[in-house]
Amino acid sequence: MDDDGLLLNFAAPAAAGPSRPRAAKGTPHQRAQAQRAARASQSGAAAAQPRADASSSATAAAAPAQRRAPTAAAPSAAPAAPAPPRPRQSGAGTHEARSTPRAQHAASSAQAEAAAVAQAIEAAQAKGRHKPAKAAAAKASGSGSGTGSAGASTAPARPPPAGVISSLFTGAASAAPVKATPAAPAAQPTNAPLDTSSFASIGLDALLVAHLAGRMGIGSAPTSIQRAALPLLMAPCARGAQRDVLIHAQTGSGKTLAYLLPILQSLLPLCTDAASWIDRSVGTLAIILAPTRELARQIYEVAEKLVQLHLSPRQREAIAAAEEAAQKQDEEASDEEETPRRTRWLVPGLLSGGSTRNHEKSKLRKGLPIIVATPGRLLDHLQNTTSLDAGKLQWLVLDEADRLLEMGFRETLDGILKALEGRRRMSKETAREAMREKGAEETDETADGMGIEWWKHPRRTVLCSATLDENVQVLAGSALVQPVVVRALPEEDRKQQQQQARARDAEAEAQPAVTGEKDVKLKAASPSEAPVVARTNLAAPAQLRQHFVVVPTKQRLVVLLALLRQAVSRSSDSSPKARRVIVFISCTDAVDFFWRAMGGAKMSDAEEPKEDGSGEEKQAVAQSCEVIPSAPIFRLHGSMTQSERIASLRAFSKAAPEAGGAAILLCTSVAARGLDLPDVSCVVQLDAPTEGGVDEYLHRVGRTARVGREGQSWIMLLPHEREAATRLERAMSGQQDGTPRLHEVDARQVLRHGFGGGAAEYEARATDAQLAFERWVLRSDEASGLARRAYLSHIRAYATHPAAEKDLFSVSALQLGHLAKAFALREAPAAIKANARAAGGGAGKQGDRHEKRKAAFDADEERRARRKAKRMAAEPHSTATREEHDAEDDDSLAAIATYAAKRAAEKAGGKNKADKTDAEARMYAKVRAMGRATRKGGVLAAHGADEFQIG
Ligand SMILES: Nc1ncnc2c1ncn2[C@@H]1O[C@H](COP(=O)(O)OP(=O)(O)OP(=O)(O)O)[C@@H](O)[C@H]1O
Repeated sequence: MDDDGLLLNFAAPAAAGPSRPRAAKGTPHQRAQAQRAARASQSGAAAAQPRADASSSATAAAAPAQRRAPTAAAPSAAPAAPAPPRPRQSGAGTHEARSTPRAQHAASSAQAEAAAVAQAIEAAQAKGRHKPAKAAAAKASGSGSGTGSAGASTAPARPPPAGVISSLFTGAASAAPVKATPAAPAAQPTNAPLDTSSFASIGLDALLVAHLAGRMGIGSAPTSIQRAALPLLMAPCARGAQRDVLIHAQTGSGKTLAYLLPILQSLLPLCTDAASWIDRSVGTLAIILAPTRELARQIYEVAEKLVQLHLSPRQREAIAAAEEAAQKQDEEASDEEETPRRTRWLVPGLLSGGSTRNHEKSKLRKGLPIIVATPGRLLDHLQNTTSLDAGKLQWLVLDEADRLLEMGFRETLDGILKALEGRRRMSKETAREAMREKGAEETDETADGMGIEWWKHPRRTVLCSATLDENVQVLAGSALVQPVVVRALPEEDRKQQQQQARARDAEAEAQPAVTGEKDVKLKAASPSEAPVVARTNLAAPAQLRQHFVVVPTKQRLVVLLALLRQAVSRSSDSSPKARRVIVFISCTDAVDFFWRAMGGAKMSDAEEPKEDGSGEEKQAVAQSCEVIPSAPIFRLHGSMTQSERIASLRAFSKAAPEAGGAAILLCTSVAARGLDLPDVSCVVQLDAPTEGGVDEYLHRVGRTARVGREGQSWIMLLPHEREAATRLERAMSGQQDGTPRLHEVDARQVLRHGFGGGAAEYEARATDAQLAFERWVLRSDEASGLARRAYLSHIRAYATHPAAEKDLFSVSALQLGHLAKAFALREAPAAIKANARAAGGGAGKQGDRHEKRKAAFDADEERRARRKAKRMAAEPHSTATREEHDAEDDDSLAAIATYAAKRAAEKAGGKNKADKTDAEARMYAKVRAMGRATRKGGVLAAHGADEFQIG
């Protein structure tokens, strides 16, 4: 990592530095909130509900009053020496602060907040809304040294659920510093275009060569995998010969063009005058399947650019120039100029979830010779849309095959393969009938009525993946016939092979038809058998600089901010290109929270702009964050609508076009595969992948360092997850030269680079940033709700790590109190859950579609949790299940154990009470529904399939 030039100007926090006096009487916004809180308090409307918003409103309201009477809640005195970790007692908070100069800033900044919180607690108590913290929460919060609650020293009997303010930089953060390891020398890119080969020399049509270099700006040199795959896929596909291909190459190595170019080249003969009768109605000749809508759209866009082949005068010149440069086929080139190709009919179409079926159907009626689709939507059309004519299909590509399988598309793929076979047989039969009608001598079972031999060659199927697991091999066994596995060569073989290639390229100039590359590692397998391919160790592009940082749980937020400040800083790398950063987060709620909080957190005490209720803030595509200035922040996750996802991705790709500009995308794993976003200079994994292990890690980091470009990646690990870095290293080491690729960087170094200054300064600035986020969370019910949901969903997601990773990623190892701070929450873990439940109904009432969807998701999760609890009772020794379940009810670990024990005891006693209760509940629900129907004059009918035969 470059140490120089990362000391950013932290203008806003500096202005709001340690000695900055805070507003004496509160802002007008706070005063307004105070009045509202007072009115609510008088009316006593919600006295029975433990609502978090009461504390948040009252917090702001109480601040001015508290500042007038500081003794009411401020810590009486900071300890003279660094305080030893002190377990928080149930019902009593402590404000931990060291009397070192650097700790004093945290104390002084936090004092005003502490006063406000203490006042809030009083307000909440006055309303009788307080709910004591559970023992489990106290245990979790007290486990570290940093979490204490403000005001404890002045009000020891006061329970602290509404506000916990703790210092970021106490015991937990002062682990032994990481030994600096010298950065590995920059490695040669492994996915860059080869300087020893050209598209022309490997047999690509001159028109395509010119098009790639001209309109598409790709250049004339293929990447290693393209050089390996193109000749194989462009060679004629004779019956019985090897024809199907499994492409296995690193991320960002140009796999998309490795299959799209051969497809296009094979269709070019149909674009000459000789086949001028062909139009869109010819049917679908190529289908490309991708696992996600985003990836499907991206491939579709590349295909769309590729088919823009029409012979404009400029292109003719380009072709002539390309052919002159290649010094070959002069005669053919001039022939081509006289007979311009027609590619107008080559229309690609996108069929993917999220767009309307009717619109797609109307496109299919017109004809789509090239289809890019997601599997579910394609199968749907194959089954229901008669105008989808795939009988003459020549190409089928399954991109990101491993992901397709991981996402559970196996059955869908089988269905698609069967449907395609059926269509092919039917089409062939129909054509044969037509030929027979024309005359017996013309009968040719491979030609259609126009004499084109669509069925002469079998369909070619291509599987693509950056990782090759056993599932992919099984799929390859059933979907591919006599497959060839094509891999790009590892670095150590490359130089030697390049020399051989030079010699071969020289030969190729004399013989344009390329019939295969000797340096490709091929392994054929017999049909219907999985190709026997040893699972190779995986590798990230060699030029990618990979880092990991072990972060104390409660510093997650500020370390993330520091990393982002550093990543978007102009001085963080010498490239003049725009800097785009992708941050992977484990769940959609957490993405939403960080995205909104980054836009909402304000460093100054200036009055917040009033929300007008129009929801504009929510609908904006980008947020701008005061802590990370001049880098618009976007988000992407599966709960966004399709149009939001497209708008977000487009805006992120187009943001900061000027040199040195920056943009940040917060996303879930939905963006991990295949997405080719321009100029991504850094990938940050705030959370390690919960599924997919090292494969997923590689796909995520593969969003940067593409086609030979530089890039850096960071993964943030909690202290108990440190070993994960060693495992990643081990999994990746096989393809590397033994030098460690994953470098550890001290969290303090990240903070220093991100926030600037010495220890006292960066700690003060990080504290200010943290407080700004906490203030934002307290500002409204909506913000608090977002933070709580993010926190709870994060824990749920954490519990989904596979059993093999549970030794590192166990929910029981999480410091829940500290984790709450990482979500800018000042509530104890038990209170978070209670408050989230209490506020749960609000989301639906607001009519917000996303909130409703998430609420439904949460309800589903709850149901699953209950089922798991039942299973757990049946199998009390299954630790994996127990841990998974822990996450569902993070603040009630003890309660779950009790519940499990109770259920086990019930079962042992032969009284299956809970089951009976469930059945009863279902039956009562049924009776109630029937009663309602009767009252409304509905007709009731019992049928044999019903669970309860209620007369
Ligand atoms: N020969 C080439 N020269 C220069 N750029 C290329 C070349 N081939 C492809 N590219 C560009 O490289 C980028 C990455 O290509 P692509 O998305 O196909 O990679 P990939 O191997 O499929 O990556 P992933 O495994 O992440 O899906 C694209 O922007 C593409 O335009």
